[in-house]
Amino acid sequence: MENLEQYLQPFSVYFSLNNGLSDTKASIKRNLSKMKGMYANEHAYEAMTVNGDPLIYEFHELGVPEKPGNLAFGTSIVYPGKVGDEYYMTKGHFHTILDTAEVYYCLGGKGYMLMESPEGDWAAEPFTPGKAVYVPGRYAHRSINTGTEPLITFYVFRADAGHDYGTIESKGFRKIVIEQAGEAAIVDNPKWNN
Ligand SMILES: O=P(O)(O)OC[C@H]1O[C@H](O)[C@H](O)[C@@H](O)[C@@H]1O
Ligand SMILES: [Fe+2]
Repeated sequence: MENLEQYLQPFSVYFSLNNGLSDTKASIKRNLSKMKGMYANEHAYEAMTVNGDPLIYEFHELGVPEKPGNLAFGTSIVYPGKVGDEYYMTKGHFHTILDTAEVYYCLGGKGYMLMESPEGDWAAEPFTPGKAVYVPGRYAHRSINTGTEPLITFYVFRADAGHDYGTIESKGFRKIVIEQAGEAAIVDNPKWNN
């Protein structure tokens, strides 16, 4: 699917229901080293990097041209694990065109879609297989795997929405999701500052 012209024609893509992966195009991979400063427990982060660079998540982006009438879609796979007590998660982002929404449909695993608006409204919608989560425009969003299997979601958003990572990289989300007494708990992010 290298020829962009092809995206102007009807087409179909295979995504595995077992592992979320597609053989159409290589996935984009984010290992732990790509997430410096994003986990609350920096000692745990540094200790983990000494032993290697685990794959935290990967996702398929097809390269549909970034035009307002187009839709970008693909799968995202967040692997199970924790940095300290904090579950593996995506970096998370606002859309550059802030008021553009996104839909995620959970194909496997369990976790949360953590969302927050610039005004400080936030929500954590649970992901379980079969659940579709609507991320409204204006909300930053991050997928978090609280289970023991890969968290697999299928996403669709306006192709020209863009990714704005800056705010999340510098401030984080107001909330983090950690394991507490064997359960997932949504707590205040100790590193968050306004
Ligand atoms: O961009 P991140 O926060 O690292 O998340 C990784 C990816 O997750 C989902 O699949 C989104 O729909 C993608 O647009 C996003 O790039
Ligand atoms: Fe997004």
